[in-house]
Amino acid sequence: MNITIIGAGYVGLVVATCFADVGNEVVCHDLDDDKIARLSRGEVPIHEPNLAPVVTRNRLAGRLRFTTSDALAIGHAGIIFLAVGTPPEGDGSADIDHVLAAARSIGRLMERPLLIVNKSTVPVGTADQVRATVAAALAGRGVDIPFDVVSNPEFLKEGMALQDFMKPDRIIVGAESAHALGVMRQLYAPFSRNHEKFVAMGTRSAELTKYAANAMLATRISFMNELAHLAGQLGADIEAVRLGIGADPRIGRQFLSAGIGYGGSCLPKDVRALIRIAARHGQHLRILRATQEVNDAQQHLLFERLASYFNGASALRGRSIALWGLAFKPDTDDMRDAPSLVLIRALLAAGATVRAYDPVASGQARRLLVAEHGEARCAASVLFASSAQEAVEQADVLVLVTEWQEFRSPDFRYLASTLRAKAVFDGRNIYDRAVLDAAGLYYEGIGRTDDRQGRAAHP
Ligand SMILES: NC(=O)C1=CN([C@@H]2O[C@H](COP(=O)(O)OP(=O)(O)OC[C@H]3O[C@@H](n4cnc5c(N)ncnc54)[C@H](O)[C@@H]3O)[C@@H](O)[C@H]2O)C=CC1
Ligand SMILES: O=C(O)[C@H]1O[C@H](OP(=O)(O)OP(=O)(O)OC[C@H]2O[C@@H](n3ccc(=O)[nH]c3=O)[C@H](O)[C@@H]2O)[C@H](O)[C@@H](O)[C@@H]1O
Repeated sequence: MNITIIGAGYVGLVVATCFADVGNEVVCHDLDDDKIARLSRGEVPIHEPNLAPVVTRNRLAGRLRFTTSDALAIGHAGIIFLAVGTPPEGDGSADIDHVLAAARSIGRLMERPLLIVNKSTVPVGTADQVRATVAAALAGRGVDIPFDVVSNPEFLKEGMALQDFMKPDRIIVGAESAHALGVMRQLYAPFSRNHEKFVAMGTRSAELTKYAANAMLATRISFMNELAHLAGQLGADIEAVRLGIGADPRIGRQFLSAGIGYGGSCLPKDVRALIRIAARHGQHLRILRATQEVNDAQQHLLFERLASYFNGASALRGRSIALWGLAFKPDTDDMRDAPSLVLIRALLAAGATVRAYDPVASGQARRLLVAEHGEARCAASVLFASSAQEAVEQADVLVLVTEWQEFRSPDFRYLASTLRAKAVFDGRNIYDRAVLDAAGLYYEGIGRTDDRQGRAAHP
């Protein structure tokens, strides 16, 4: 089939690549000249494991093309996916301007019947708005070309995007016509044997399903983070509790890890957007508000722990804090809503300096911090180290922020000999207190046994 994807970001590029890889003729369109130029000459502008070779394979086979031309993109296909950003507005509502702008372009330029598939995460009712926008543009031209609008939210995770798309748990398709459903079934057949993953529903249900899924994931994390505080105080270990409850298939093992709060471009934004959607309909989503409140507090936890360790935030002035990991999770360079930024901002405000290392996200982090604090302040306060080892040299303590694989088994004796205060704060519970004790390191995790009882202030 001929497919166009509008938006070549974390979702659009993966969707375009995977559809091309099963034999479709795909054009991927973006407004960003630089992004399209890089993609066209064979560079992949994001860090996503295993993506680059599949992009290359399909680009060289001629099945995957990149363009900034609306006319080429819209003229190419009978099926057009919208995979543009839906960032939060000031009050947390999802901004659908990019979605509607793309819909207007389609209405202005389409010359034949089309299936318009919305993959962006959008408020309930957006499919209707897309339909009205395209219809208005067609009416403005005085033409009447049939088209359908389908809602097909995406559930891939960054860092696992290719695998998630190629082997999905479910394919949610909201459609109001049997014809549209039939085309979508055919399109997704390579990813779903006997269509067993295919779940058909109305467009509004599909739109709400996307928010419900992310809201549920966020709620599980906040539940565990809140319980972690209690576990730490009671002398229990949240890691044991996680294993204990995760063994119950009704609960399941995934998304139960306590940590420094959920971040990224979607969970925080989608929780806020769903709260706003409900508020506009007079509903106060109590559970989701609590989820968000717990998460906001959790993102400040490591700073509070550091302040308490050094006997007060004011004692952080002049301290050097090493951070391992900046991205909101491993295997991505995405820094959107990364909890590391909350910690760095607080440390800089307290007068500490930061020595940070991330295997791939340092460039993105530097851009964001320079934009916030200015080049000079950033250069004076944040060192972007080129290795994990360089980050800990001359640092007082180490904070593990993102659980990249390369941080899992460091030389603890080296850390003990290098860190001036000989302390490790583990924001992801990947280390074993006994091992660090034996190496002569002070350890704090999140909700681990003795996090409270054993807590010491820096001598
Ligand atoms: N990042 C993720 O893991 C997931 C994101 N989503 C949702 O998918 C949507 C896209 O997210 P990302 O790919 O992360 O965003 P992104 O910001 O990485 O990419 C969006 C792209 O759309 C382009 N764009 C904006 N307006 C355009 C227009 N009118 N025409 C052509 N291109 C245009 C931008 O230049 C950008 O390259 C969002 O609604 C998001 O909530 C859903 C599932 C997973
Ligand atoms: O809508 C989206 O964009 C996507 O949002 C999330 O995917 P993603 O943001 O890539 O990352 P996750 O793996 O969900 O992690 C989100 C955050 O939660 C944190 N997390 C995750 C799991 C856990 O047990 N504990 C925990 O703190 C991670 O560290 C990270 O900061 C969802 O998992 C995807 O299904 C969804 O498609």
